[in-house]
Amino acid sequence: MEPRRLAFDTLLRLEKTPQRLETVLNRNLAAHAKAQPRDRALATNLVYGVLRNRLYLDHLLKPFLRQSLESLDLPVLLILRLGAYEQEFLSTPTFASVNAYVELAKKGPAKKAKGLVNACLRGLDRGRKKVKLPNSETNLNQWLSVRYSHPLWLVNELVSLWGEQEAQSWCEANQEKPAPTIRANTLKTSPQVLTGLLADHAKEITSHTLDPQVLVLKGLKGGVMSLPGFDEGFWQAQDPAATCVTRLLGVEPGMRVLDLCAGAGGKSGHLAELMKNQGQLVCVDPSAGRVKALKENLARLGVKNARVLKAEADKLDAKQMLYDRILIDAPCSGLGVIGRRPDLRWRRSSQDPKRLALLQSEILVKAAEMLCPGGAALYCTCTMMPEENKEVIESFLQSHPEFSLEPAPDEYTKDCWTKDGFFRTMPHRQKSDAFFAARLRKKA
Ligand SMILES: C[S@@+](CC[C@H](N)C(=O)[O-])C[C@H]1O[C@@H](n2cnc3c(N)ncnc32)[C@H](O)[C@@H]1O
Repeated sequence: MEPRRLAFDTLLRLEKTPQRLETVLNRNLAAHAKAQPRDRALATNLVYGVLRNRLYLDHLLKPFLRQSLESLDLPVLLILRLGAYEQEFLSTPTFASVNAYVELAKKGPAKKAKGLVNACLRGLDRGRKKVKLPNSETNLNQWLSVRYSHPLWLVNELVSLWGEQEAQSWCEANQEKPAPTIRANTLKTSPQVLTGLLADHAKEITSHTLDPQVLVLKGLKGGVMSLPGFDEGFWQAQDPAATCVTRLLGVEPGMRVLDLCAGAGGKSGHLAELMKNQGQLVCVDPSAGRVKALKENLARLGVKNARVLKAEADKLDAKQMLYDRILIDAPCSGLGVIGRRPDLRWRRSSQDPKRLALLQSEILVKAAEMLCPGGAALYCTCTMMPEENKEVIESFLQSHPEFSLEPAPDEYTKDCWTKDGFFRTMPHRQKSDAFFAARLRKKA
């Protein structure tokens, strides 16, 4: 299939399903297994590029439309965004890309709008230099929002949280395509052996500063999932901030450990590794799809000490067993991973953090009941929103005086702890996802 059509189909499908971008794109690519690697790469670039620059592209397109952007049919809008992205960011000659998008419109999804697509994209080509961004002197937030394609409500939050400079650096970092990172699974291999195995597949492989077990892969020759060693369980695709929070929980072989929001098991596999497959690891998640993926992942990674429960953490019977360590990787707005998952910035609203905080607090309260005296819990999210982080912890500590915050800086994370005792990473500082974590100790 033509790469632009593949990109268009993926973007259209994404608008109609809550599924993750990665899942939808991979499914579409798999359905066109015969597509050339070059075409697959272009389709992937187009999808991520459009999502990462959506607001900026809309701003470029507006002056060349007679009607408002909002009144366009979705297929037409998607074709225009793709065309604008290709003109602005890729080296395809404009006449060729405009023709390609007019053809795409003609072949079905936007047949009646082929004239509009043609006029708008050609207008953009001729008039691009006249399009001005909002004035950064008089309205910095609006400028940041359009320049870095972040929703205005999010920019307003960031600026009020950290000030203009930090907010700008944060938005800027989200526009860079992050290098893929993988965790070497020491139940089966070592970072050194894995580096050797992958040497021919990347231009450069280095250890991440947050975690020597995490390899940063630059100049990959194909997609991460086509690297050798995945089926054998030698590695797990994972962000270094995610491996940090698991490590900071401080599990040891022989402990009873609960992973309350285990998802597909990114952190569960790491926990089992740190426990050297000894002791009991219980992994809980309510999603049938994730529980299936979790079981497959644990088997692939060679985990032998885990039990998987499909359940909601907040509804568990706390009397069943007490645990030495509990990881609460809470369901969250995910706004700290919008560099890697650019679709999320368009799928979230300013109401989400407050709404999610209720569930996060309930899960944390349940975890508190299931932790043994003297035990430690680690609450974490991949967002920077205070409602889901600091405020959840502060209100928990107020109602649970038997708990205290216990920061645990190690040699790799010593710069990641805030004055008030929280772990925090930022994409422009640590070159990682933005994670938040609070380590909590229960009185013995
Ligand atoms: C941040 S993700 C977990 C990611 C996972 N720990 C990993 O490292 O791959 C949050 C998870 O919480 C799960 N979840 C949602 N509601 C929940 C609940 N009431 N109890 C437990 N888990 C829940 C979601 O299904 C999702 O998998």
